Amino acid sequence: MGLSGISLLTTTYSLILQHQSLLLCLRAKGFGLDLKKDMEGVDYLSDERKKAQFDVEAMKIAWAGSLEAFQLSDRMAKLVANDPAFEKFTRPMLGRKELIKNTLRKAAHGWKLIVDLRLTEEEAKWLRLYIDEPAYTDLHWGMFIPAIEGQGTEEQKKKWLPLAKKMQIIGCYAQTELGHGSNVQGLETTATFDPQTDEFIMHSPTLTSSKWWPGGLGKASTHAVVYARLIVGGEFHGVHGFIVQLRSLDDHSPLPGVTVGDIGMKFGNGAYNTMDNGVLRFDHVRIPRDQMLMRVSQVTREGKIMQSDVPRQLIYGTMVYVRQTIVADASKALSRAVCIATRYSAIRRQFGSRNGGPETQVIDYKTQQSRLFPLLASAYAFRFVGEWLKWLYTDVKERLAANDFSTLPEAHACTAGLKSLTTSFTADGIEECRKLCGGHGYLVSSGLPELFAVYIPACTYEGDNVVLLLQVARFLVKTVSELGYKKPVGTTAYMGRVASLMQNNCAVQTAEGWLNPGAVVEAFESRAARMAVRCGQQLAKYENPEEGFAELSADLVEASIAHCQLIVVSKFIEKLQQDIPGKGVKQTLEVLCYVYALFLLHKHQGDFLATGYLTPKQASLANDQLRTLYSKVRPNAITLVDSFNYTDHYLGSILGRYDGNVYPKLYEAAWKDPLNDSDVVDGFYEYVQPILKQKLRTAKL
Ligand SMILES: CCCCCCCC/C=C\C/C=C/C(=O)SCCNC(=O)CCNC(=O)[C@H](O)C(C)(C)COP(=O)(O)OP(=O)(O)OC[C@H]1O[C@@H](n2cnc3c(N)ncnc32)[C@H](O)[C@@H]1OP(=O)(O)O
Ligand SMILES: Cc1cc2nc3c(=O)[nH]c(=O)nc-3n(C[C@H](O)[C@H](O)[C@H](O)COP(=O)(O)OP(=O)(O)OC[C@H]3O[C@@H](n4cnc5c(N)ncnc54)[C@H](O)[C@@H]3O)c2cc1C
Repeated sequence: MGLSGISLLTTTYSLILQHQSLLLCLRAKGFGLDLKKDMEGVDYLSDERKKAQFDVEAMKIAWAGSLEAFQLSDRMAKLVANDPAFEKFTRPMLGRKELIKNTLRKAAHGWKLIVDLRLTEEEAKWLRLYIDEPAYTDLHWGMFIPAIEGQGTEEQKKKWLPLAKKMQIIGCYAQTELGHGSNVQGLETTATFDPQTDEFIMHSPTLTSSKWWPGGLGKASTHAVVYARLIVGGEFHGVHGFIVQLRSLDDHSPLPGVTVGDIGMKFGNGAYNTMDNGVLRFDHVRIPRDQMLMRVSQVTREGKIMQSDVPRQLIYGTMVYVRQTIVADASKALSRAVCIATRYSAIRRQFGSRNGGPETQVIDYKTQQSRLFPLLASAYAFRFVGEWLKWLYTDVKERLAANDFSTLPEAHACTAGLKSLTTSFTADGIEECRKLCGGHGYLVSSGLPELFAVYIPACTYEGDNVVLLLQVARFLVKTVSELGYKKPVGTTAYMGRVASLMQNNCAVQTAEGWLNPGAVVEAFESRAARMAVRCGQQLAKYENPEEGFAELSADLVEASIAHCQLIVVSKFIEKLQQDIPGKGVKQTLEVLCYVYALFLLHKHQGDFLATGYLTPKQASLANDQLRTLYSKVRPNAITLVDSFNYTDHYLGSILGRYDGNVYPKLYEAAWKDPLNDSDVVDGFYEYVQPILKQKLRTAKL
């Protein structure tokens, strides 16, 4: 569609919106309510905002990472929120075809803004984030381009990146197959070198070798980085990436030998169904030899395999990059859900009315606080560990460019483990936020059902969370087994003090004693070290290490979680050692840091007790301190979620509105449902009235 087509659609769309709100007013008046009078301009949360004990504007900057990052993100959020083309409230009601067309329209409009406003890549990334609709562009920019950047030679990058960055081609990342996802080495698609023609023949030999799942593949992509078994001279040489054109650049039809389509509807309405996850089969499709990504291995014109000095694991490098971005995204998704649940918990009142006065705000119930505030603290914890992980990834990338591969295993373990930890917790956290909002949380207009449906596949894509924790376990077991002769570094440096961590026990004697970063870190280090060493000791009893690893895998997963939680706690504490300007900002973050750590300690107290590091009394003191900390969070709760700086558009939730004007807007939204277009429902005369009018022959009923 041309750009004039897009603006016509946009105009039509805003006319529909105006029409809907007119209808709504008339209908509401019909019920004797003047909603317009009630609704506008009042901040129902202003009393809550006055309670803040810290400088909110400074906290916004601490959350964003810097003043520049805050300003950039704020500019992009407002650009999207103020553009009617990005309206999203009808999304859950659209059929699949309309949904996809709507997403293509938004992606086109987004691209027009990027080009017209000459946005930088960073600005464009934030723009796409705030458009808040999974689209083929996520995979094009998030995986296709990074795969070429990470695994292509200089020549290949020179050829393909300009085309991709100008969107003259659209690409996706085609790794997973119908029969193989986690086991990448088990992929069946073949790329056989033909020395006669200097080409690779891409082929799908079985049904299970069909590529299955790649986002953007179904309908949008013209190209893909396809992962396939390299076969040269009849021999298998491991899995590699190949750039393959799938569709004509003229009419978008599949090229000869290519079968491609969408894999069908996924969980939830709207949600991830805006994405065209696809299926792809090759029937002896030929591509030039130079379309194999050759940074790791090269195939020469003569059919020789040449290995460069980069490790073969670099073929998995795109996954390391994306896992790192997924950790940063976890804090965004969790903070969105928490923002909704916190604001609504301050508006919602139940029980406790005295002398006809107002009922109690549900946020004042200790049970509500003990469920909500750890989620709030976790959102901040994930934000800061995400920031650190980005630094770690940038450092690894620079080292790789200089052929230093020493930190790759650590980067792999950290990205895999933290991706797993943060996405599992966030998925559960969003669902908990729905429950914290009671019945109204189940309404699509709360924003929570769609957020949940969009988010949960993060526990699976880019590596199933259990499979990834097992990778961390391998890294830990290796670290433990090498302790006698190799000094552990980075996130496993604490293992270097394993003797004292195994012997020393917790010294905390009072609840206040837990407000000590040293005591907290030592508790998490001791628990993680003891669990890893215990697994190592158990493993040593098996003659066959692989058999032992399989047998003990559930325990190994728990040890990996303990290690990853230690990383998050430590990075939060390290963040607080930096200069954080603004009245009360650092102190408030300290409270959240202790909430995060002591909540985990309370939740996993079985581990801390079983490893013998804590006594039951010390665990109980931690819980006492946690209650005190919740009281400290309470006055700051609303402003802590305001500090995320989310627009109402991005939140997409009536319950989470900035002004707290929940009930009139919920009432208004109900009347927007197409079911309320008429008083008598379609189907009434066919299916309901005959029942009402029936004359039963027997008197039995
Ligand atoms: C800002 C934009 C962001 C946009 C993002 C958009 C998100 C859009 C949403 C969804 C997109 C989703 C995309 C996908 O899902 S793509 C497909 C992802 N697939 C997977 O993640 C598969 C998971 N499986 C694996 O990663 C691996 O196969 C494995 C880790 C399970 C390994 O299996 P195994 O067969 O045992 O291992 P190998 O023999 O192959 O290798 C072992 C060796 O290699 C090390 N290693 C493994 N992975 C990595 C890695 N990524 N980096 C570095 N090193 C790695 C491993 O540690 C072993 O090392 P060794 O012990 O020293 O031998
Ligand atoms: C929304 C979505 C988008 C996606 N986008 C893409 C994309 O763009 N490109 C792409 O290539 N792929 C994509 N994928 C595929 C995704 O990467 C895989 O689904 C994922 O890696 C998990 O693999 P699997 O489906 O084979 O799960 P399986 O490995 O079959 O997992 C099934 C179960 O087996 C367990 N299991 C598996 N192996 C082990 C083991 N060794 N030990 C113990 N338990 C094990 C798992 O924990 C899980 O419980 C996407 C998937 C989804 C859901």
